[in-house]
Parts: sequence; structure tokens; C-alpha cells
Amino acid sequence: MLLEVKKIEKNFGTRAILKQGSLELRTGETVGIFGRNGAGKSTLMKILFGTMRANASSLYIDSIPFNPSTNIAGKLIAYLPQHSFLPRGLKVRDLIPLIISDGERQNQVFYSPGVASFDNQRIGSLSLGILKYLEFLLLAYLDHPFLMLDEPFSMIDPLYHEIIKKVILSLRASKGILVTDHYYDTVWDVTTRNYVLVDGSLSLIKAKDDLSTYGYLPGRK
Ligand SMILES: Nc1ncnc2c1ncn2[C@@H]1O[C@H](COP(=O)(O)OP(=O)(O)OP(=O)(O)O)[C@@H](O)[C@H]1O
Repeated sequence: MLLEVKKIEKNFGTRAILKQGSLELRTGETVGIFGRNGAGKSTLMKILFGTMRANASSLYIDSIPFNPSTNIAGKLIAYLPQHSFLPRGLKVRDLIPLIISDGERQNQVFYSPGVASFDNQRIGSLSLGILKYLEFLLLAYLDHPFLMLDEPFSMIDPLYHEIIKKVILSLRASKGILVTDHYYDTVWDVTTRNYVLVDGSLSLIKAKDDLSTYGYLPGRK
């Protein structure tokens, strides 16, 4: 499947955050988006997910116009936001079947490393890192063809970084994945194509050095 984003524009007041950017994401590829704080990476994902409206955009899935407001019902794009979205009062083991209906996919979450050590806990009692890891697993193992990950590695310890990387790599063939995180080395390890978002425009980058060239990393400007 192919998700196409054409001429996406977003302004907050007089500030242009996204300026006519375009992006393609196919199932089978993992695309990294890098950019400084406030560059507009989360804004782009929120627009694609349907929780924020663009000032202008043309979106297509397999060349058919796509309205993000239909995304949740259509189960096309799963989205890990920066902030937790799970109900705090439920136990992990009771929540997993509420989010994932398919038994085999539920088991992929239940049998992921570490889950057995906290599946009897309530969501509200999990540490921030464990909560993020659980949210990642729940969304990664949904059947949706596209997955957007907004900072999946932040707050998470190095051992879980490795597990998340492995899961992303294992899903790469079947999903189109969009990922952004300031752990740029970790993101770079799992991506097949990368962009940097500067001044509202997405530029394709070929080498990690380009992150300095575009002013995301210190060094060359
Ligand atoms: N609802 C809003 N109203 C006004 N300004 C907003 C709103 N949401 C985001 N912004 C602004 O838009 C800009 C882009 O924000 P966004 O969260 O997309 O950045 P980001 O690239 O994800 O940054 P970070 O790396 O810090 O997560 C920021 O300057 C932010 O303050």
C-alpha cells in the first residue's frame, strides 16, 4: 500500500509550521523524520492520524483520496503519540484484549520480553518507560498497514530500545512505518529512508552527516 502526502500546510496563527511538504510511505519501508524541537514532526503525524486539521493537504492511500477523520474507523494508521493515551485504572492483562482483538496478536504482546513481569499491574502504576514500551507493543501488533511512532525510544532504557528496534525490523516488511525520535542513531538503525524537517520543508537525507548540514546536529552548518 502507498500513503501519499502532498502539499501539506499547517499554520499556527501567522507561523507556518508545514509548508507545502510532500512525503510517500509504502508498506515495506520505514521512514525516519528528524528535526529540531518545534520543527513540526508531531504536527505532521497528528494531521495524518486525524486529530489535527491541516490548512491544506492532499492525502491518498493507493491513489484514492484519504480523509484522516476516517482513519480510526478504517484502521489504516496506528499512531503512538508522545503522551500516554491508555486508561490508568485497568490492569495490563485486561487492557491488551481490549485494544487487540486477534488472539495471536494479543499473544505477541503478552509474550514480548518483560511483559509477564508487569501484566498484573494497573496502567496507572507503571513507570513512564514501561508505559511507553507497552503502548508501543499494543500499536505495533495491531493489524494496521501503517504505523507512526512519535518518540518511541524516549524515556525507555537501553535494553528495551533493542527490543523495540527488533520489533520494528520484524514488522518492516508488512507495514509502512514513520518514526521520529531525538535518539537519532537508534532511529537510523531501523529506517530505510530519512528526511529532515527544517523551516516547514522535508528534505531527503542520504547520510547521517546531512543531519549536521541541515542544522539538526552540531557541526557543519
Ligand atoms: N495547538 C497548537 N497551537 C499553537 N502552536 C502549536 C500547537 N501545537 C504545536 N504548536 C507549535 O508548533 C510547533 C511544532 O510543534 P511540534 O510538536 O509539531 O514539534 P516537534 O517537531 O514534534 O517538536 P519536538 O521534537 O519538541 O517534539 C511548535 O513551535 C509548537 O509550539
